[in-house]
Amino acid sequence: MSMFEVFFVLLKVLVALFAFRCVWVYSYRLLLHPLHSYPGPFIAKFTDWYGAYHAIRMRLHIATYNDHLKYGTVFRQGPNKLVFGSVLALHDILENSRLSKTKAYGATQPTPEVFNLLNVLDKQLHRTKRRIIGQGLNERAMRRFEPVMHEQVRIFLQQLAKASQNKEVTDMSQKCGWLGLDISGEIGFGHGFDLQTKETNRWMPIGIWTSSRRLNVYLQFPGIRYIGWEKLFMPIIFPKVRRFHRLLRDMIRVRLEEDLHSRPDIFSSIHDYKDPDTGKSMGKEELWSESAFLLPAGGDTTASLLAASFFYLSRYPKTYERLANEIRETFSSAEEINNGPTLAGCSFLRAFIQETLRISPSANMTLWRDLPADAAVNPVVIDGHVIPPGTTIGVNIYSYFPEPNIHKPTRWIREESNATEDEWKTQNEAFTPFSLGSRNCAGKAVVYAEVPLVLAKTLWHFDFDKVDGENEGENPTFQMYDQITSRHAGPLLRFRLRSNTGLDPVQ
Ligand code: HEM
Repeated sequence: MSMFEVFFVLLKVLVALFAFRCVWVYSYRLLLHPLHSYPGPFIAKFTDWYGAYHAIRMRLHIATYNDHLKYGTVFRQGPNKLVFGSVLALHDILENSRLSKTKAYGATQPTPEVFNLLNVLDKQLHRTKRRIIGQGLNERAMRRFEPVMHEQVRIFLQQLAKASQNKEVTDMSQKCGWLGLDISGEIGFGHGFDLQTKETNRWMPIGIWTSSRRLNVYLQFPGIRYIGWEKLFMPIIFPKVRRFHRLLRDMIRVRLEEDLHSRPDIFSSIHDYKDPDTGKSMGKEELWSESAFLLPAGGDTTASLLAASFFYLSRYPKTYERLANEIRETFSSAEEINNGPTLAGCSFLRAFIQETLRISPSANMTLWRDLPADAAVNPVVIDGHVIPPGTTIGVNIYSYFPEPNIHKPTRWIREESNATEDEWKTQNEAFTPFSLGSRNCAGKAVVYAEVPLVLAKTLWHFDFDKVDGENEGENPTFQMYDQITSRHAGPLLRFRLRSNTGLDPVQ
């Protein structure tokens, strides 16, 4: 036999072995796997490509919602994955201390030894990180950040005033995105990125969005990351992601050269941290990784909530009128609108924000959890289902709501909602946009410091109308595209400065 013939025979054997393995694995997944009797999309029984494909299209949350309608409250979304969609499951999964975030989060680590608060799996390390970073994000910290937040909001309003004077149309996704990242930069690193005022860094949102989208795909199918294709193609496919990563490295270098305690930012608290066992501080890679997570976690999410809020205000005239009246009757000047009991007491504003978070949540993804090592002897039960060891379970936050596609803030006002006691209890248990349990959102105080302030001040100074969305139908919804955080567009609005509100467009 010639060398060529030997090679050909070997190739045939390899192909036959591979085909045999595929038939064996796929038949097992279809017929014998412990999850085989659960319903679900046919392709998802064989491969995690189902989730990855929809994540690439940023529509996994929509596919999941539709699959729940088709297959019921629990279905198989990958060979080893079950998704639940009930209120009971929300609590059974997210508040269950025996479960941990899925190992798939490891695919979002920059290098194997470096963890950030999103992807750390070790419970002790998570508690430590959460304590350090949490200090910089709690309500007390927000009081320290109030002046910088006010300054960024002032710039935001000033620009709306200019747009109103020039009768320009404003894209609120873009505008709120710049505001969100500038505030996030201030809280994280002690200075914003000047996105609101300068062109220089305006490529950043795309860099961040692409980075989040890519990580979301890896979360659904970690194997894609581990084949190592990025090393080859990253510079070509993701130039703005690389640019964003470089910008973070530069920011960290510059911040390390400054007096660390000159600003009360999160960076200084993270940097001061020393491991109680080893006495070591966080290395540059770890600082980089925390920053790469915190900037989008802080900036993108609040921006999505703000853009969605402007959408619903511009589409639901009664809601607009009631919220505008509440703000304009509660306060007697723009200066009075500050974070404090009066703003917190604006009950319709609170209900409006809650309803916006319900219908268009800023983080849409299924939160995947792995079972504990002893699941075979001490089974995990979710909403009455005994979960086979080795299963990854997730829960979708669109679990329960009557008339889910109508934006109705009054459903959150007890006297005005028509809910019975039981329905009221269930809807409150179903409202989990910030997740639950030990891995719930660490940034709620930031959201409730920033979003009510921006909405109240904007409604104090302006009236506005939509200029897009001609054929949206009776109850339009603001479309979010899932990429761990959310991508979105618009609404396009035209602002009118109200008279004597104390804002000068030519300042
Ligand atoms: C409307 C705004 C926001 C929403 C809806 C939201 C939602 C969430 C959700 C669902 C999680 C859980 C993610 C997971 O389990 O993988 C999370 C985690 C987290 N969020 Fe937020 N978030 C928002 C704003 C913020 C802000 C402004 C910050 C501040 C920087 C922040 C910081 C964090 C952190 C640090 C975690 C990780 C917590 C942990 O694992 O201990 N978030 N958020």
